[in-house]
Amino acid sequence: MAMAYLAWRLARRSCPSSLQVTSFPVVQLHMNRTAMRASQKDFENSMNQVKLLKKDPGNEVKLKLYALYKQATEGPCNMPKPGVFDLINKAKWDAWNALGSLPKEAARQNYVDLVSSLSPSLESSSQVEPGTDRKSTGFETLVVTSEDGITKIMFNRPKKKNAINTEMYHEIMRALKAASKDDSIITVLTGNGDYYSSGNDLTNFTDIPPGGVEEKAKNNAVLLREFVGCFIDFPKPLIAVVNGPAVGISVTLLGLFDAVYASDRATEMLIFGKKLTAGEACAQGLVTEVFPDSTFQKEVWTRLKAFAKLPPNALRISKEVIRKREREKLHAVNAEECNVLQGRWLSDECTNAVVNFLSRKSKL
Ligand SMILES: CCCCCCCCCC/C=C/CC(=O)SCCNC(=O)CCNC(=O)[C@H](O)C(C)(C)COP(=O)(O)OP(=O)(O)OC[C@H]1O[C@@H](n2cnc3c(N)ncnc32)[C@H](O)[C@@H]1OP(=O)(O)O
Repeated sequence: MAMAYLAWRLARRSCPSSLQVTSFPVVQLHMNRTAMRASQKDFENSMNQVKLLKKDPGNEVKLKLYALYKQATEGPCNMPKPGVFDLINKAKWDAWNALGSLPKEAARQNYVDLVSSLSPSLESSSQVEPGTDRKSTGFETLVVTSEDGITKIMFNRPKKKNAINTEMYHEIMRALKAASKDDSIITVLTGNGDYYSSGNDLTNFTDIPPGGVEEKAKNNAVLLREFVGCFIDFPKPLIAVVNGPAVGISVTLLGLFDAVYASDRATEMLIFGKKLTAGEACAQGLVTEVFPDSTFQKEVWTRLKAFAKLPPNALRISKEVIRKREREKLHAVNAEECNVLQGRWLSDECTNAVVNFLSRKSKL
């Protein structure tokens, strides 16, 4: 582990020091390309590109890069062989020595070719938001991606203001369970489009099963308890990137996140029928920090990427220590709330509110 890290650090210095030991397929492949000769400028550009590599290309490639760099700048290896216990320097020496009498120009060309073959790992540093790398399939209402140590769960019903329908409740639970076990360091929830989420999809209340409304309310209460329970028990740092207005359950859930970053466009955090600006929600402790909408995504994702480089075990353990003290209480409150809600869903007040919304007689 330490060796891999050291090799990587070395690789990211002046030229990636790589080592390759005996075989050198990439080098051999390009040795035949006599027509092409990389200039000193190409070589320097490639060295700079290596420093921008987003992903560790692996020890074998790093050793190759190291060997080619040394060969291109110093010529054949004439250093004394390091001792058998000096593992890293011996691996590097072996890689360099394996190049034999390869001319400097050929080594320079092979270095440039090797770096260019790594181009999928090279990304513009201005791209701060995790992209579609390792996109999870099988979700209808979410886009789930994992990159840079961050699993991003994005509500993806923008035309419905990311209202949470029954399918989305189930998919969020599934995505959280997967994220808790994947190799990401932090997990982020956010919304696609202009809303973070308009809360529970009010059409959830309209589909009445044969067992009638009582059975529907009971089933919903069981599911809601399980849904909120997933947030209470989530083991890694959980962060909400509130990209726009948030309503109803999407607001009340925020209390279970470890950090909540809101755009100052999130001006309609509706709780108890009252609109709260993101700034007011921050003053009340519901939001961690508010950012100007124009720089929101850039600033927040830069920060999250830095968080994702923190030691994962320390993060998990810190969260566990904090959450442990309150977990039982949170589950008890959740159970009680779901019981109360089960009754409220059968009330005339609830029916009227849903009917009013669906018939567009009133809007919040
Ligand atoms: C685990 C399984 C559990 C099952 C279910 C359990 C139930 C749990 C409930 C827990 C408690 C929840 C509290 C809540 O969250 S209650 C819901 C609170 N939210 C609302 O009341 C918001 C209602 N929406 C609005 O007021 C407005 O739409 C808006 C968000 C202010 C936006 O207004 P705007 O004029 O900009 O846009 P439109 O109204 O035209 O909306 C565009 C389309 O989106 C549809 N939409 C928006 N929000 C919802 C919603 N919450 N439910 C259903 N549909 C929604 C809207 O109808 C438009 O659709 P259309 O284009 O097809 O007409």
